[in-house]
Amino acid sequence: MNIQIKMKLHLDMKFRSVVSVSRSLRQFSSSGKFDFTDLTSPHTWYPVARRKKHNVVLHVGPTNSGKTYHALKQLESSSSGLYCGPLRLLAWEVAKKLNKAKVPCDLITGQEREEVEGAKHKSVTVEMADLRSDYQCAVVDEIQMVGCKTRGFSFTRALLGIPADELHLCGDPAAVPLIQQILKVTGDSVEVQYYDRLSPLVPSKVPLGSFSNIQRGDCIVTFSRREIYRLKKEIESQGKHLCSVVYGSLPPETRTRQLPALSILNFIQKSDSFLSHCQLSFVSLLKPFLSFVLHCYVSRSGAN
Ligand SMILES: Nc1ncnc2c1ncn2[C@@H]1O[C@H](COP(=O)(O)OP(=O)(O)OP(=O)(O)O)[C@@H](O)[C@H]1O
Repeated sequence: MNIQIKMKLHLDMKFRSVVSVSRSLRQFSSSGKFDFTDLTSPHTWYPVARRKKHNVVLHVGPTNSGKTYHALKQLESSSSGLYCGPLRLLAWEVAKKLNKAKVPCDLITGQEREEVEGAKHKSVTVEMADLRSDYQCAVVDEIQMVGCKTRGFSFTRALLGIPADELHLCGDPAAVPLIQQILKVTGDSVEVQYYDRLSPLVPSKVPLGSFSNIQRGDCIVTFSRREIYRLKKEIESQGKHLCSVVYGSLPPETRTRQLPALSILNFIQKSDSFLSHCQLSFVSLLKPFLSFVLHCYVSRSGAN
């Protein structure tokens, strides 16, 4: 085939797909025509999702109040489902949890694609959400990130575009009015469930003073990788504790090998006695921003 014919065929196919998209979207346009330059009605960009009304449940409350736990229970009991999280680590954790519960689940992130035979569930980073498949249940975690300047569009896309019968959104209560406003035009039913913290945050009455006062199980947060390793060295040089470290760019597998650190993150969520020791217990508030934050766990028994 000569190059001109090839080019014509290519353009023809492109044009046809534009026309077919335009036709399928036109029915949702207020003016009856579809105008590609009109960006005022983003819900119309997702005709597959608009074909059905969704039951949207907003799980909102402070961190560690069990919002995601309840949403994931629904996901686990559904015949097909999608979890969308802001972090690779979260997607990885959910895929692992579902597979462990004998619910086959694929893991799809920007870096990896792990397909499990027979899987009808997917755990993805939000940018990787597949909007063409139907799901019985979908969970979008940290939905307040619709307001994020750099990644907000992916959360809006998930919010408006996932064709799920049940859509569970987990996040901060401050996002409720915005989500309700965005969903007003879709005709979806929106239910808001409020949660309370499972364990109180108790600020320490006295400052730490010095790193020599660190106790087993304490968690230190700092804001650069260099500082993480400087602190680790400083603490370990005192000979009382070994540290394990966790930070955003460590692969999930490596973080798991730093298991004491990960278990301390869970421990923070569950134990009051730990919180009374924890000088910087607000670490759990920073969970969505792991890529910027260090969690350093200090333990006498420590990691290897
Ligand atoms: N009813 C429950 N039974 C057992 N474990 C629970 C229950 N609710 C929550 N948890 C556990 O408590 C921890 C915190 O729960 P979860 O992650 O759902 O909180 P969250 O409110 O979504 O927090 P974040 O805002 O940080 O995402 C998790 O380890 C979860 O498994």
